[in-house]
Parts: sequence; structure tokens; C-alpha cells
Amino acid sequence: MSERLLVLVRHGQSEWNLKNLFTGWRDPDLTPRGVEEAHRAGQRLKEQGYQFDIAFTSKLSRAQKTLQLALGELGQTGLETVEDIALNERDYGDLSGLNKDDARAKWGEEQVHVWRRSYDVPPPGGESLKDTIARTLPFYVTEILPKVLQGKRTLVAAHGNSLRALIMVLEKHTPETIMKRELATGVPVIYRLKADSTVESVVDLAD
Ligand SMILES: O=C(O)[C@H](O)COP(=O)(O)O
Repeated sequence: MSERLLVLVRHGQSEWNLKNLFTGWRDPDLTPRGVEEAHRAGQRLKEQGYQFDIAFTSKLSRAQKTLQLALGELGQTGLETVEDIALNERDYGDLSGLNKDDARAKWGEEQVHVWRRSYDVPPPGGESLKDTIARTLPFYVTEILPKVLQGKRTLVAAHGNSLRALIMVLEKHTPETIMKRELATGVPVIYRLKADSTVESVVDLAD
């Protein structure tokens, strides 16, 4: 029986995570700590005995690099990998490149929290989580899920909000509960799916 394995991992710390800047579709590199977190993600998976048949990532280098470093730890650097813009981070629009504390000072703590974590309020010129779901979910349904259901062990390295979009569906969050679902950088979340594509089990590999 195939195991229908789906592992999600958020990229390691980026230069802009470190500087506390809204990042979105901008493309900063990993920091040394982010590189370390990516190695650690691969090590965590290796310790648990995981191997993969296919990987998916975004068009942004912090996710691609995280994937490659994790695959290196797994001894799987040549793994078939699909890169798609559908897995890019939520577009932060006009907030991209701004400091998150400066934004709180300008627009207020509550407004910034709504832009960052609400389900359907987009930041100015950017995407809400709902908008992000509208582009990630069709890709998940047409490209990722069929592989998982075929029994291909699948690794997805992407971003805080593009993964929260998938997690909202996988974990059946409401617009209220998804606001509190945070993803640590470089910590794999392991799903096993049922044949009907709902979740059988979920394990967070946080230490
Ligand atoms: O795009 C960003 O700034 C981060 O990757 C995620 O930011 P958030 O924690 O504000 O969603």
C-alpha cells in the first residue's frame, strides 16, 4: 500500500526575515542561520528515515535553496523538482521592502496584523491569504495532490503564507483559526493523506 506522504517545509531564515522587512515576491537570499535551518530540515527528515520521489518549490531562491540543502542532507540532490510561481510567497504589494515595525508605527499594530494574518483583507496592492489560496490551491489539486495519491513521496519547500494557504485546506482551518497557524522556518510538517485526499495524520517535526 502506498503511503501518500506529503511534507511541507518553510524556507530557512532569509536576509529580509532577519531585517524584519516585508518580503513577499522579492528575492533575498538565506542568511547563514537560514542555511543552517535548511540543513537541519534535511537532517530531521533523514533521522526519521524519509526519502522522496518528487519535490515542488517556488520561483524564489530562498525556497529553492532550502530545498536543495535539505535534499543534500537526504543524499537526493538530483531529485525531480518542479518550480512554480503558484508556490511563491503571498505578494505583499506596497508593503514589500518596508520594515514591519515601521509599518506598525505608521498604520497601527491592529491594521498591520490584519494585513499579515487575516483571511481576506489584502495589504495595499498585494494579495490576501484568500487571493494566495486562489493561485496555490489549483496547483496543489492539479500538480501536487495527484503525485501524492499515486504514492509518490512528495516534498514541498515554499513560504510562510503559500504554505498556510495549503494548510488551511489540509487542516480544515476557518478564516478565524488560520490567523493563529504559524510555521517555523525550516521545520518540516509531515502529512499522510487518505485515499480521499483528506488528512490521516499530521506530525510537526519541531524540536
Ligand atoms: O513575506 C514575508 O515578509 C514573510 O515571508 C512572511 O511574512 P509574514 O510573517 O508577515 O506573513
